[in-house]
Amino acid sequence: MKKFSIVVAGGGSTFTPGIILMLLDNLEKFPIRKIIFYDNDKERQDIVADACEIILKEKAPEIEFLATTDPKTAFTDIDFVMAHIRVGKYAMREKDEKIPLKHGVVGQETCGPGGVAYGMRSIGPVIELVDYMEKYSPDAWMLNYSNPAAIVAEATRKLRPDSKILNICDMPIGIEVRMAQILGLESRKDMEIKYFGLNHFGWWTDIRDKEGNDLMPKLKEHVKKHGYVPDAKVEGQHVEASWNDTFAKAKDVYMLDQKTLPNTYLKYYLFSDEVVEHSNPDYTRANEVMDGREKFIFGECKKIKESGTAKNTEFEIDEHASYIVDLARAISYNTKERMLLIVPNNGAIINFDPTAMVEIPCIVGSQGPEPLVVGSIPQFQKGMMEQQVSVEKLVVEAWAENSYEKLWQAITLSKTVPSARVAKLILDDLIEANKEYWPELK
Ligand SMILES: NC(=O)c1ccc[n+]([C@@H]2O[C@H](COP(=O)([O-])OP(=O)(O)OC[C@H]3O[C@@H](n4cnc5c(N)ncnc54)[C@H](O)[C@@H]3O)[C@@H](O)[C@H]2O)c1
Ligand SMILES: O=P(O)(O)OC[C@H]1O[C@H](O[C@H]2[C@H](O)[C@@H](O)[C@@H](O)O[C@@H]2CO)[C@H](O)[C@@H](O)[C@@H]1O
Ligand SMILES: [Mn+2]
Repeated sequence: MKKFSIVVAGGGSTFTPGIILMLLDNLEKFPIRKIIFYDNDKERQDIVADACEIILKEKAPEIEFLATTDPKTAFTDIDFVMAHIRVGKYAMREKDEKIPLKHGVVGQETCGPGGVAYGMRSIGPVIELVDYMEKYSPDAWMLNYSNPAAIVAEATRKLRPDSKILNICDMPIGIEVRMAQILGLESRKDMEIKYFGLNHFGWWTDIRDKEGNDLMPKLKEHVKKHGYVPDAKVEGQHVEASWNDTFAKAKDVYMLDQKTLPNTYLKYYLFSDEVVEHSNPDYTRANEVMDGREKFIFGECKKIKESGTAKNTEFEIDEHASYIVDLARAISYNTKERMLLIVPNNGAIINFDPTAMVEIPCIVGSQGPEPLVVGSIPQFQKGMMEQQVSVEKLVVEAWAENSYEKLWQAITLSKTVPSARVAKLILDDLIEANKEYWPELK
């Protein structure tokens, strides 16, 4: 059986140790011969790499491992690039969140002006990863979950249309885990779902069990009262108060369209005023993550290195990241698994821009994804998506053309922003903060 060689781009990510443990837990399903970490911050990556090297030696010594900042070394002899870079790291995420809030606008990593700013930083470096892959391992596939995935996906569609890159998000998976728990099912895979939208901007239209029984009525009853907060505590990462509020808020988002079930991220567009009211402009999600997940991951990595063993580690297998293995297996073994991916619409949603990158169910095999037909979508969702997809397309155009005007239009069009005047104030602050990362706008 073939064993695969993978490069983790963004080796210094807080998600890397959990993903490595997940890969090790799935070796029977997806055998690995080599893991390479690639990052442009050697110091940060080395801390994670030193710990992961010990984990690998203890659990799978046969796997070759190395960490590098050299693209040629990283991308040569690779089957899969697993990409999760955060351009500008948490220091820039903090600015993405705080600058809009200073102007009374939602401050969020991937939504509104913060997402636009992050997108402008991410386009170039993600394209660079694609180019390294194509230069050094032209047969490889990139599984990308670097954010903001909607803008990154539009950029790769437009600028690298023939590249073998699959963009995927774990938010629907996280919500489906909760849905399964609400329904008393063992696994989210016991459900067959229909969903459409843009990344971090979508709706479930149908959820059934394997016998074809409609599970939507029971789910809606629950969501109407509790959002996506199940009766019993959910195992896993995101039970922090701010995430719990987001899962609970889905009940209000749901009331606006009771035919569908919403992605949690819609709260930032539909309840922007409340989100701003409840935000602390001096302490945002970036601060929570820096004080929480980042401190924990790096502290734990250092402990492993100092003690020379990972036997007592508190790291847990990132179970829900196993969608990455499902995707790699679908490509490698032509499994034809049905998965939600961010793909060119191409007529799947009949009454929507064929060039839009949409998040819809696809059958994934060795040729890549085959999107399933969605049909026509209702006016409410169509209107929202047309506005949002225009934001995403204008960001990519602004980046490619160095256009101040297009970026101003993009921010103005975001449903989170009240006027062109406020959009300009935010844009000018973002330009100043992102000098190191954005192309110069004219
Ligand atoms: N799609 C999803 O559903 C999903 C889920 C979770 C996380 N994410 C994304 O995964 C990424 C990592 O998140 P994190 O919180 O662990 O961030 P992090 O800052 O801990 O890690 C990101 C790493 O990327 C590196 N990096 C930045 N620019 C780079 C470049 N040009 N080349 C190589 N490496 C580079 C950084 O040095 C850092 O080590 C983010 O983009 C995040 O939004 C996506
Ligand atoms: O604020 P963060 O950095 O904790 O999370 C932002 C990311 O949120 C989503 O991913 C979640 C996922 O939905 C949740 O269930 C859990 O397992 O962790 C994931 C990562 O934090 C979202 O899909 C990502 O795009 C965001 O980066
Ligand atoms: Mn996501």
